[in-house]
Amino acid sequence: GTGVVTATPEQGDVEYLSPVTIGGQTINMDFDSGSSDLWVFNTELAAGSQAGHSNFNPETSTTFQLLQGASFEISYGDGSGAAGNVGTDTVNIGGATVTNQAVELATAVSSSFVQDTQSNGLVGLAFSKLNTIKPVQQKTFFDNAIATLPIPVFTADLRHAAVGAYEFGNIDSTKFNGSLSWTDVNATSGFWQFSSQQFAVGTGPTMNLAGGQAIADTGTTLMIADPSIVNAYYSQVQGAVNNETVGGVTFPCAAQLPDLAVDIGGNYMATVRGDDINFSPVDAAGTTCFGGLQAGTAGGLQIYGDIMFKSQFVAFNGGNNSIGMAPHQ
Ligand SMILES: O=C(CN1CCCCC1)Nc1ccc2c(c1)OCO2
Repeated sequence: GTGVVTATPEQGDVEYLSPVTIGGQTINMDFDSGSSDLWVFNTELAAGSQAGHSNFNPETSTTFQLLQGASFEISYGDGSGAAGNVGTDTVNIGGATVTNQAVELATAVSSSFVQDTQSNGLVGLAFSKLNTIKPVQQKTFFDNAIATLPIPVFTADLRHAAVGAYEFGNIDSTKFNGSLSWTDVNATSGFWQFSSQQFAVGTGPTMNLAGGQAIADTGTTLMIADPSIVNAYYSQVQGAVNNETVGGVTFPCAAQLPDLAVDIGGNYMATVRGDDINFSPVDAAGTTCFGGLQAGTAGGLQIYGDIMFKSQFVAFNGGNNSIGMAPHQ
């Protein structure tokens, strides 16, 4: 069957939380198309780390089974991480159900996870080759579910300051304008990766980024792009500065922000709304704002995170490794 769950943004669209039922216990988790581990806050964690969170209790689940000798350890691009033991249980996401899903029980989590009490773990939706479980790597929820889904797809419908949805096994065409533009994905690195070699700032000319590559990453808040794109973009924003103390580009909150169009696999130019690139104030007075578009390393892999998803409905096809995109309805 299919599955559909709400995707509720935290304050400031920092991340999106969706309800996941594990062994009959419903827990709000962060769906991350940039990683491939399903790990959860749980009663094995130190009490100080559990505080404020929903903690899965393997002892009260009648279907949980420990995976003897298995462990996981994951670290993310922002320096956060988690590690612990592994079991299997029945995982139900909005009706889409997997009976023997690897459920990773964190026994250690980094401070940013402890502090974010709205998020109680991650559901990794990248390719299973990135799963960190040892000695035997395990599959993602989507990989396990795909054979039972009417179509081998999940979709992300993330909104600015509004409730959206993740859907498994169905493409809801009422959620986007026109038709989806499909692009082949290169899964070699385990990401939903595609070429992105052109961009345009506002009504300006299309510019080239030879060899540009990007990933579609629902777990990353911002849009991390090549410095050439970031410089071209903020050269059009009065008062934009690279603010070392804050750790990225800031500009006056009153600035008029142009749209940014980025190439998706040579088939489609995805327009990211300028308003969504005004991410958040950095000062109490709300005078200076932090950009939703920030620079990665030159020539590095670009990370199209939630800033892009707020403008684009995205379908992830695991049957033929492709991504479909269209503006939200
Ligand atoms: O770490 C992440 C996403 N991560 C997903 C799991 C929760 C914590 C955040 N994204 C990321 C990826 C690359 C980066 C980066 C951040 O900062 C600099 O480079």
